[in-house]
Amino acid sequence: MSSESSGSSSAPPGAGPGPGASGTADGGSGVGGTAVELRGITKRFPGVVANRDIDIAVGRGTVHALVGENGAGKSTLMKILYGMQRPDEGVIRIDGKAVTLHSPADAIARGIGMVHQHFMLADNLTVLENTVLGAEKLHGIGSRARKKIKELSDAYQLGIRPDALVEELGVADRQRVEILKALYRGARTLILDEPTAVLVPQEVEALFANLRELKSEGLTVLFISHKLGEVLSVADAITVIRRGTTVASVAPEETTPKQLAELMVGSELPSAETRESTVTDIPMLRVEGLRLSATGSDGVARTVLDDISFTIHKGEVLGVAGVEGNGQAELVEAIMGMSDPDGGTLTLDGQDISHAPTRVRRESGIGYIPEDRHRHGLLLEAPLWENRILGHVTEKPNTKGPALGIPGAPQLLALGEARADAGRIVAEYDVRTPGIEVTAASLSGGNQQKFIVGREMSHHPKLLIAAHPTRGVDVGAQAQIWDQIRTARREGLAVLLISADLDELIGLSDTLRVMYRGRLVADADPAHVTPQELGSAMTGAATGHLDHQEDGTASGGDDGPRHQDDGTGGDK
Ligand SMILES: Nc1ncnc2c1ncn2[C@@H]1O[C@H](COP(=O)(O)OP(=O)(O)OP(=O)(O)O)[C@@H](O)[C@H]1O
Repeated sequence: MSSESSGSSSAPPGAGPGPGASGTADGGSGVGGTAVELRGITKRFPGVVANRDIDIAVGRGTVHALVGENGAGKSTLMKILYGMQRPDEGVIRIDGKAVTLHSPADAIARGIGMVHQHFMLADNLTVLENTVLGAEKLHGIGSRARKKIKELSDAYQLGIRPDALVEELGVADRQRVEILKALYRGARTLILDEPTAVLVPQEVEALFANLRELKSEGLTVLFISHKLGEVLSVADAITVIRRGTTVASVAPEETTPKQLAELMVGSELPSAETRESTVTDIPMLRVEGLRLSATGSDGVARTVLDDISFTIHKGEVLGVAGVEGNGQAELVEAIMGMSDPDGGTLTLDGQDISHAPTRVRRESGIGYIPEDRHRHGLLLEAPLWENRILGHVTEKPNTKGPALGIPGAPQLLALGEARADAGRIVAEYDVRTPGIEVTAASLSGGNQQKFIVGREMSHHPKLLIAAHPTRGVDVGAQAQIWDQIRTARREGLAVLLISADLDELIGLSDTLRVMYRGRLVADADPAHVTPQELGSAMTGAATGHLDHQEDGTASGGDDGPRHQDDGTGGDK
C-alpha cells in the first residue's frame, strides 16, 4: 500500500520543522520555495522500522545535509525519494505536488537525480556515451548530445570533456561525470550519497565549489555525510535523523561538529584518546621490491606497483595515503595473495609468504578489512551468522574437531559456536540489526562495516590489512573502531592502514607514506603533517620527506622521491 499520492499528511506543505526540531533551518522556508517535501514517511522492513514519520522540507536552491548514525535510515529515505523503495506511509511532494514514485525513472522524470556512492559508469566508454546511455538510443548520439554536455559542463564549471574515456579519469572527475549525467537527464534536485568519502581535501573543496555553482543556478542538493565538519562548511540546512526519525533541523551557523554528533547519537561522545607510541623494533611484515604490472583495456601493460618496499613492526600502524587508483588497492591485493606480482618478497613474522595462497596468509595471522566490502568482505545474500565464518572457515570458533576425536581427521564446522559468536560481535560492535538470521544485504552500509571489523578483530590477527576501515561509518562507531585498533596495537598488532580519510590516517598512524602512480613517493610524521600537506603529496606535488613549514605548506625533501625503504620501515 502506498499513500504518497493521497495528499493526506499530518503537516501542511511548507509547514515548520518536524518533531523536536529547532525550527531554525527547515529548508521549506528558503527564499526559493520548497523543492522537496517528505511528510510522515514511514518505511518498515522485517523486524525494523527504517523510517518512522519522517518530516523534511528542502528549500529550492539550497544544499541540505542529512546526518545520522549508521542504520538511522538516511539511505532508505533517499531511496524512497529516488523511487527505489516505496514508503508504507507518508507523502512526497516535489515542487508542491504530491507524487507517487514507482521507479527511478519516475523520479528522474520529476527532476530528481542521484549520485550513488559506488559510481555506475562504464569504464570503457566515453563521458558522452556514459551520459546518454539509458537516456537515449546510443545511435542517436551526436553533435546535439555533445553540445549539451559541453554546455552543462561549462555552465556548472564541471570541466568535463565529452570524449574523455572514463577509465582515464580520476575519482573526482568520475563523480563530476555522474553529476553531469543527472543534470543531462534534467535533474533539478540532486541526491549525493556520501560524496566526499573518496575525495582528498583539495577535491572536496572543488566539489563544494561545484555544489555552490549548482545552487546559484537554482538547483537543490540533498546529501548524506558522516563528515560533520564538511557538512557545516557547505550545507544551508541540516536534518538529523536518529533511529529512523527526524530529531532536529539545524542551522549550520548555530552548531558545532560536536553538538551535531551528540544530536545524532542522543548522548555525549567520548573524548578522543591521547596518542602514545607502541612501535617496537620487531618486524611483522616486510615487503621488499614488490612489483606488479597489469594490462589495460587498450592491451598496453602498465606498472601498477613499482618497487615497493617497507616494513611494519609489531605495535605499529603504517598509514598509506593516496588518491584512489594509485596502486593502494593493488598493494593490498598483493599482500593478501589475490594477485600474482612480477617480483618481490613478503615476509610475515619471519615466514616467507610470497607465494602462499590467501587462506594460508589468513591462517598465519592476517586480518583483512577489504576496500570493497560487498565483493570481498561479505556474502550479501547469506545470513549474518554465515558471514561470521567467511574467510575464517578453518579457525575457531567456527570449527571443532578433529572429527570423532580422530587425530588427523578433518575438522567440522561448529555452527552453534559460529552463531553464538556472531551474536557476540553484533553486541560488542553495536551492529544495528534485528538479528543474526537476516541477510548481510539488509544491514545498512555502516553496520555491515562494523560487522566485518568485529569479525576480523575477533581472530586477534598479528597483522591487520585495513582498507578504509571506517568508510561509511558514523562518528561514534568510528571512534569505537579506532579504539579497538589502538587497543590491539598496544598488544602488538601491526596495521597497514589505507584510507581516504586523512584525519583517520593522521590520527591512527605511527608512520605515513604517500603512494603516487604505484610508488611510495613521500613520507611524513603524523604528529606534524597537515591534511593539506598530505593532499599535495597525493597529487604528486611534493615528494620525499614532507617537512612541515611554519606557513602550513609542505616542502618535499631535496633528495627526490624516497620510495625505497632502508629496511627499518618507518620507525621513529
Ligand atoms: N532492504 C532492506 N531489507 C531489510 N532491512 C533494511 C533494508 N534496507 C535497510 N534496512 C534496514 O533499515 C535500517 C536503516 O538503514 P539505512 O541503510 O537507511 O541506514 P543509513 O542511515 O543509511 O545507514 P549508514 O550510515 O550505515 O549507511 C537499518 O536497520 C537497515 O538494516
